[in-house]
Amino acid sequence: MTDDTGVGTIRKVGVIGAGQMGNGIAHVCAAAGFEVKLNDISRERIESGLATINGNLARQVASGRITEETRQKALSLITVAPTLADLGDADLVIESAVENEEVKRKILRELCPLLKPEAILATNTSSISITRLAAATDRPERFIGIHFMNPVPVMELVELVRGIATEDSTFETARAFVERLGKTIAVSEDFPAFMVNRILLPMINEAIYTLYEGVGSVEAIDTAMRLGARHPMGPLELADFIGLDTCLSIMQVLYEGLADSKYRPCPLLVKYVEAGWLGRKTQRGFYDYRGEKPVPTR
Ligand SMILES: CC(=O)CC(=O)SCCNC(=O)CCNC(=O)[C@H](O)C(C)(C)COP(=O)(O)OP(=O)(O)OC[C@H]1O[C@@H](n2cnc3c(N)ncnc32)[C@H](O)[C@@H]1OP(=O)(O)O
Ligand SMILES: NC(=O)C1=CN([C@@H]2O[C@H](COP(=O)(O)OP(=O)(O)OC[C@H]3O[C@@H](n4cnc5c(N)ncnc54)[C@H](OP(=O)(O)O)[C@@H]3O)[C@@H](O)[C@H]2O)C=CC1
Repeated sequence: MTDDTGVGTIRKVGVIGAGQMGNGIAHVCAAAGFEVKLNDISRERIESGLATINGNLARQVASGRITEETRQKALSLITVAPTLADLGDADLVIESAVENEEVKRKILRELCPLLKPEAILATNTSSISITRLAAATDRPERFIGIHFMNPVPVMELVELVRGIATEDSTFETARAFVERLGKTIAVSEDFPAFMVNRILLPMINEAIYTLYEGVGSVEAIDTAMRLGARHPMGPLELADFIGLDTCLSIMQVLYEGLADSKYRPCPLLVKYVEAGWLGRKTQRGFYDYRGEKPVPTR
């Protein structure tokens, strides 16, 4: 893809992690005409991500947002990349594996020697320091936070976060790339959880404290915020949607990074994660999704 919009150097995009965010990122990149290579720790995970992309592209066709031709073209642009070495010819790699700093650092360390020297590396982390992750790479000047929102094909916003060493040219290429995806950019400084999650996650954590202290039931809290504050989803429903493991990781980054007790993760959130009740992705969280309709678990 060559043009004068600044994104001309990017044709091939590698995506690491085929979970809910990784498959959404692959979806929007392919729909915008980029070649995409999708990686995860197992072929099954990648296949499952591809099946989700297929379903989400089909619903966009059904609602008239894209044409059948765009759907087919997008699908043909996505290939399976079972190993990190398969991402070696990518111009941009977006890491979107689990929200765990050790896992991300390990991926970045292993990936760097396999990449072209000029390739740009980005992370979709929700909260972890871009500067710290950049330090695990051989290219802090070509490292940047490109933080998509969930569900990626629907949400308009992307936060762009520079690390201390990120070069202007990296930032400008990332900006042009995100604009090519049709998203709106909000630029955030590199502080714990950036802007959206700095504001959103304490609200979700407070909703969990509200449940923990018996102020209201799961249904009452969600109804209160849906109808009382016009949020599209109640905070507990949204927590299940994001993933309770991800919510807990973000709260821990805020708590440790800002050293303020107001960010203390609610013990009930910790308990749900310890139980493996991670929300929609495991079919159980503040709601049980195994039946026809979600049923509150408290
Ligand atoms: C944790 C982080 O690091 C940052 C974050 O992302 S925080 C989370 C941010 N996200 C939110 O806050 C989401 C809040 N929820 C919402 O906005 C809405 O509930 C929602 C967009 C998810 C669903 O909207 P809804 O009106 O209840 O449902 P629905 O009518 O089924 O969907 C609306 C549209 O989105 C599409 N859609 C919904 N989920 C989708 C998905 N996963 N993939 C693709 N398309 C999807 C639907 O097809 C539908 O499209 P059309 O308008 O073209 O028909
Ligand atoms: N959920 C959300 O609403 C949002 C999340 N984010 C961020 O996006 C990232 C991904 O989150 P999300 O998609 O929700 O998480 P998911 O749990 O849905 O997906 C993460 C995927 O990464 C895989 N994975 C784990 N380790 C590796 C590895 N070493 N190499 C390759 N893949 C690996 C996981 O496999 P397995 O399951 O087998 O471990 C899983 O398939 C996180 O950094 C998160 O903070 C950003 C915006 C919103």
